[in-house]
Amino acid sequence: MEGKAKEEAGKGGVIDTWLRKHRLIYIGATRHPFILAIRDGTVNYSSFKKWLGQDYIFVREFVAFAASVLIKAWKESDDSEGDTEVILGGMAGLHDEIAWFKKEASKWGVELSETIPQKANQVYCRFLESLMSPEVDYTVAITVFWAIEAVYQESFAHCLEPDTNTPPELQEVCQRWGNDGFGQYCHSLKKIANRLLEKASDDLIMGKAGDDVLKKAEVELIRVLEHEVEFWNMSRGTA
Ligand SMILES: Cc1ncc(CO)c(N)n1
Repeated sequence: MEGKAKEEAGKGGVIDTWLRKHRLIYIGATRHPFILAIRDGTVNYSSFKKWLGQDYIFVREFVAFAASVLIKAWKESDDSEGDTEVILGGMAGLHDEIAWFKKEASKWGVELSETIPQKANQVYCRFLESLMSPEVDYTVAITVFWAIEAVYQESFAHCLEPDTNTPPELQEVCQRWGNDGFGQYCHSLKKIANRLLEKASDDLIMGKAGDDVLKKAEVELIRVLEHEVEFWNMSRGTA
């Protein structure tokens, strides 16, 4: 595949190199037993309802994180690439998502106002808050942003493949993140992140880099995957 075609497909970039290098934790985050249980129709509904309540809390936090990435994109001199429009599109999606959570929660009898954030959720939200700081480089923030969205896209798209036994009442949940439009949005985020990671890599080689943005982006990407695994574990926990 030629360079340009590879770039368009989101292949051959820094991120795909990292996903190969860290494939075990990536598989752990995107093929979690909770997701596999939805896919084979054996998911325990109390686990699902726990996930629903906890994810609503997470998404409220994620809105603030998305806003912090938007500000970083706006400050970035060459926004000629239209990064802010992609991020703004994602925020519009989060607006719909919150309305969807409220509707879905009432369908399942989950009282969102009484839902308490569990430990793994608190820890993940604190991690997000740490990355909202202006000191955190835009390249690191957008890589984290992509990873968070991509884990859900990969996970729920897996439940929509042919020959799955995803229960009809869970199809809508899987469609929410597993649909092609969301997949395209994740691809746009990945292209932005790869563009900036390539630039950070060039800066490092040219000795122009201050702190090692590339290494920090890789470390934070792995942390996202670890938090996602803990988040899925929490939904299955009896705690
Ligand atoms: C925990 C978690 N990760 C990622 C997403 C995708 O936005 C979400 N809704 N919740």
